[in-house]
Amino acid sequence: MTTPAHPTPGGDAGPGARPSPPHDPQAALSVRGLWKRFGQKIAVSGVDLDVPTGSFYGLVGPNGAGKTTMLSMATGLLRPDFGSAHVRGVDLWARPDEAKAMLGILPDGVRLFDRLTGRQLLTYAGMLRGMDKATVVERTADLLQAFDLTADADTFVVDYSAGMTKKIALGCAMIHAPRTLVLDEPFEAVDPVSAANIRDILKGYVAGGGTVIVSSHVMDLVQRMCDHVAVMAGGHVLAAGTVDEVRGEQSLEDRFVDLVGGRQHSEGLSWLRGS
Ligand SMILES: Nc1ncnc2c1ncn2[C@@H]1O[C@H](COP(=O)(O)OP(=O)(O)OP(=O)(O)O)[C@@H](O)[C@H]1O
Repeated sequence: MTTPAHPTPGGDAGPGARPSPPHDPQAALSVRGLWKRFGQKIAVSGVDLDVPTGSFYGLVGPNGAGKTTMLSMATGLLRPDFGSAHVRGVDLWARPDEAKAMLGILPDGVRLFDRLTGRQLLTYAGMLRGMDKATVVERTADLLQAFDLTADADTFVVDYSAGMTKKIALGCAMIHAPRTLVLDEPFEAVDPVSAANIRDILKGYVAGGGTVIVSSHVMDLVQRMCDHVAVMAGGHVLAAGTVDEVRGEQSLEDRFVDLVGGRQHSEGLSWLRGS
């Protein structure tokens, strides 16, 4: 098999896949035929997904489902082997500056410039986005306050806890007031009070017309917070739609287990019970 150096624009899918429908130009994010292989491992296998503008969209799936890989390709952090991503009708890989200006991204596990203080990091993020200094200063103060980091504004990020680091990274994703936020595990390691604050901030953002895409393992949170959800496993999207459409009469967690399958039985750990 030959793999093109660049994904073919227009929604081409990977080997053997059926053709995808055209991108939805109204969608906040529209991906077609996304496909990525690492060595022998096919991490994402022909994903089509439309995230409606103004939705609070949850992406769920077991460990290794391909969520981070898919979101990375959809936001310009990782080049797909095949497929394409459009942000409000703008082809991300053909017009990356234009598309990325509309996105705020909280990547999973990407290192920050942690020898900067929280205030410096937010300032840096704002300057990178080409914002004027007065606006950066004002928004930096607002974000530090919103995330309860004002007292630690002048502490190096390397000395932040995991939850504080998550919050400052989230602030960096928001400082340019993007129209769509793509957040990979935003609540991981965040304490319950901070998580509630973040939820309120995100809900307000959606109420004001923004779109949020979050990946999470916490079904209950997704069911309460999101209006749309996609379930991924094995590099595929198994179900996608409104939360009510996907879960039907069940809880989202039960539906998830039904779709993904594979509750593991623990008989194999008999040595542990006998210890
Ligand atoms: N850079 C890489 N090199 C090799 N394999 C990778 C790489 N990134 C991801 N994978 C593999 O691709 C698959 C999908 O990984 P991915 O991180 O996208 O899953 P995920 O759904 O985000 O998982 P989790 O919920 O555990 O974060 C996994 O099998 C993973 O081992």
